Amino acid sequence: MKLRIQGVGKEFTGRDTQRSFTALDDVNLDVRAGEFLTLVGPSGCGKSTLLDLIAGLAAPTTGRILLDGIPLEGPGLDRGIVLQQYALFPWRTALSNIEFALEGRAATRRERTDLARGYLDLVGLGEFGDRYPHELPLGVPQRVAVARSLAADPAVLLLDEPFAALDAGTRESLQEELVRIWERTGTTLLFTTRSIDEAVYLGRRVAVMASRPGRIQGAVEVDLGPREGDPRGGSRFGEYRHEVWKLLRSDVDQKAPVAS
Ligand SMILES: Nc1ncnc2c1ncn2[C@@H]1O[C@H](COP(=O)(O)OP(=O)(O)OP(=O)(O)O)[C@@H](O)[C@H]1O
Repeated sequence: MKLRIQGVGKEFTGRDTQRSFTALDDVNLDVRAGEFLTLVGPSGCGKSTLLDLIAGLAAPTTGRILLDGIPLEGPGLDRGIVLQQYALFPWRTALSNIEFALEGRAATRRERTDLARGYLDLVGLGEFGDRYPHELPLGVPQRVAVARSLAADPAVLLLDEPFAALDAGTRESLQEELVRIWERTGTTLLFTTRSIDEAVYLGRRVAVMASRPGRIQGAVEVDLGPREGDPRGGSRFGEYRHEVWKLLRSDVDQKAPVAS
């Protein structure tokens, strides 16, 4: 077992009102070693809050999060995070952005450069090493950000809606690239999204979140078989899509006012 989220709740207190708001309530979720898990839910259901807690950027109000059985206390290099605002250093080239992540891992500059080149190749960007972030084509900075996070060799990589701002075509090609990277590295990935299609295409398991308060509504195991051709138009994809949709929908139905 790699990551265990156990009875996690998070309350925020309003600065002026002093009223508290329950962003997460009794979240229980296990992420297996080497698993690609997607977390899908509507805007505001608490996906980012949960990832912040796993990253150690905030502490849960109740419950605990364990990595290989050890309770987490604060941030650590064992967890990497890629955000929608992937934040590459603009004054560093793509290669040098990745080298930065290797400063704690590789002793000499030469070693860092060699390793960084390896990670650029891993995400298929060998030829972009000398370019600065503003010179990179659409979708490429996100791949550099993924390479940079992988370079720190985290046990778990957290990806918080990293492709949400992209157009559909670029987004699909990045999804395909991310599946290839995961197949090559076997890194444990936890990816949040609001898109059912993205969740089903990427995840080998899809956890569905409900909102107010944020909680896990259920999970769907996804097996799309060998990835020859694009599974997105196939009937199995449609069935998984429908299962996830039903779980999302069940939350909406529970909240719908009952006609008297
Ligand atoms: N620091 C904070 N203080 C108060 N409320 C917060 C804070 N951070 C988040 N929230 C609230 O907690 C809820 C969950 O927010 P969160 O950003 O985790 O949702 P999300 O599922 O990631 O949404 P989106 O998909 O739009 O990014 C929201 O209602 C949000 O307003």
